[in-house]
Amino acid sequence: MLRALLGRWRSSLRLLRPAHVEAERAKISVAQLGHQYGNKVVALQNVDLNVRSGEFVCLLGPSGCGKSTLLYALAGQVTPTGGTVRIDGKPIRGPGPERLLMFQEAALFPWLTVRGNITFALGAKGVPRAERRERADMYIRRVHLTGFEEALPHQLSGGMKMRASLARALAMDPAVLLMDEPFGSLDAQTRIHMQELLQAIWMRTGKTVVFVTHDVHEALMLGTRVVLMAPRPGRVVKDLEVHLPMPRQPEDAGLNEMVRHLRGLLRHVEEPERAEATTTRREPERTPRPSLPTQGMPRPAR
Ligand SMILES: Nc1ncnc2c1ncn2[C@@H]1O[C@H](COP(=O)(O)OP(=O)(O)OP(=O)(O)O)[C@@H](O)[C@H]1O
Repeated sequence: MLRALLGRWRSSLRLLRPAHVEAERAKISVAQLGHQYGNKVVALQNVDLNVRSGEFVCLLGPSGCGKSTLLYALAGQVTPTGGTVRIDGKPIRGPGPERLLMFQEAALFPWLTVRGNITFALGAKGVPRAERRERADMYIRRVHLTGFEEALPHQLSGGMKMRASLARALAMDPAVLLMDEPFGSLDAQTRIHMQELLQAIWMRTGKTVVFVTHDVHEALMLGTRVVLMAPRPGRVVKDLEVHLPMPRQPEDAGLNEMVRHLRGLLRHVEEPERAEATTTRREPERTPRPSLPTQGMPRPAR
């Protein structure tokens, strides 16, 4: 009884915790971030975002809303023209080993085998030679590529290349994985398989992930949070916690209800005027509860 009361008291304290304390606890904290490119395009304006350790945050929004610019600022590959980006409280001044950026292209060395690509990266990271092979094979198993250790990239399908690239990224064991539409070039079926695989890996490792996507369904399949962005200037318009239980399946009813709701929000972001006109003509839609109870949501292993 006393323990339950204490627990409730602590969680109400968490609700009262001021924003600056949240920022201190965050793995990544972005404050008042702005970025203007040389051609005067304002890619980001006043972006605030805290990413806690172990979260899977999806950045969602139409083309040109600054998702990639924000991700590259987290990676330290874009130096923002305003505001701050910190990781574990320290300002980000460039790329670092605790953050790994993955792109749509698998970016494997074509002359190295799957295992060779991974052991090469481990070597560059300073992992002793004796450990590299075992570690590479462990991650090859995790992405279900056993039997393809000696295959060259041109002998693999697009999905297999992406799995090899994911194995390499995981073997590097970064604290934060930054992913820029990694499944964007895959066919629909392979994309679903990759989402299921990434979800299973995330549940097992509890990695902090920031994942850029255009695709509402993908964001809700994977994310514990979805951050919706809008263009001109690039900014955050909605920050949504997703409490759907995991593992999620593409056809889950709760997931698809949220997909419909979020697609409506995205339409407003893409074409505010047209979406406004359609909404005023139609009967108001019942807004589904955007978040479901947290029971059944597994805590990632730390
Ligand atoms: N190197 C650059 N130089 C000038 N403008 C740029 C540069 N990179 C991006 N931009 C502009 O900044 C804005 C945000 O681009 P960004 O690529 O971050 O958006 P995005 O949401 O990731 O888009 P997409 O989903 O199409 O990749 C766009 O208007 C884009 O044209």
